[in-house]
Amino acid sequence: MTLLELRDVAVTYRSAAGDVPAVRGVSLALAEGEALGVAGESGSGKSTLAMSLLRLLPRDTLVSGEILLDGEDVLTMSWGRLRAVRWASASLVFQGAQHALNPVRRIGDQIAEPLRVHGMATGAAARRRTAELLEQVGLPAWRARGYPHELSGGQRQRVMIAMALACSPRLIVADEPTTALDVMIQAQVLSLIRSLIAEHGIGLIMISHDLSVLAATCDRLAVMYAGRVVESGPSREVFRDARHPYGRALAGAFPAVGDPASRMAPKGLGGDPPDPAHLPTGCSFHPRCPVSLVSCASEPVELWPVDRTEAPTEAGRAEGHTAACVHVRVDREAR
Ligand SMILES: Nc1ncnc2c1ncn2[C@@H]1O[C@H](COP(=O)(O)OP(=O)(O)OP(=O)(O)O)[C@@H](O)[C@H]1O
Repeated sequence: MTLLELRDVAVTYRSAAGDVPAVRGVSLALAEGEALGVAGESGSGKSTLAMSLLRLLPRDTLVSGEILLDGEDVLTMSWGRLRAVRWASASLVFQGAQHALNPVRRIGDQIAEPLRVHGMATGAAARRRTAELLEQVGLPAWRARGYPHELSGGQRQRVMIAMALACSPRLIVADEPTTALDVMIQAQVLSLIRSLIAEHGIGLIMISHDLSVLAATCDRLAVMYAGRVVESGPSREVFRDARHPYGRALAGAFPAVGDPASRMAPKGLGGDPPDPAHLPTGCSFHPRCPVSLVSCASEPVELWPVDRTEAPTEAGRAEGHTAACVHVRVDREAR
């Protein structure tokens, strides 16, 4: 069953220097218990998209489209309803989140806070649930009595995951949850996230600039460039057989763990991502694209199914592999 559906979502920041269209026309779907990875360079709009899911953007930001969580539009719900949805239906784990812990409050009290706020448990019941959550994230229950400074970075990030799980949400949005951790701890935390979502049937949206981390953790991937999804599909296909030149470059920038063959893939790109306030015409990627055609500077961009037999309708929400590249379209037409 579909847990989350984004329909044509666009986000524009208002700033003194002018409007910044950070997310443009994003349509995605996530099933219950599914993990979707969102990849892209810095500035591609990943965090903006993550924040829009829980309406955590600055108040004057323009957001359009629909963000349906269990069929209910997050963008139009009342603030009261939104407060109930945050933590209880959907929760967020963000980069460096461990620094968000209060240094002078006991760990157990902080994990129990969302339970208390949402009226789910207090007193002994909250203490029991806190102990259970700590054990689920691989920490002993006695840690509840300790303080954040007694924990390592990886352990603090585990506490944040315990908090995110506290109210048994149906969706977790994790924005670079392991970027601040060293490689070994990163692998442990990723496998913890993966096993917890599988065990509890939670939907996961995980944001990272590292496609290989996402490919190892998520069922499906969406690659963002200049605010748009330019490629999406099953993780293995997107990582090993990307059809958008940007997706290929991103896959090549990170060798797959334990796969020496992937080192043969194209290396990272030259140039910088465009300034969202001054986007190139046509395909935003064309000035950096090694295989661009003259028409790429003017043709409208559309996500095309890579499988030539699949109809192009609702391509952005299709289960299959799609890419917004003229070469995919030309390839389809040549059959
Ligand atoms: N509050 C804001 N006001 C104006 N522009 C903003 C604001 N926040 C982000 N932006 C701009 O929106 C664009 C997308 O930013 P966003 O943080 O979503 O990208 P990202 O892909 O998550 O990057 P990173 O990986 O560096 O976090 C960038 O050009 C950024 O400068």
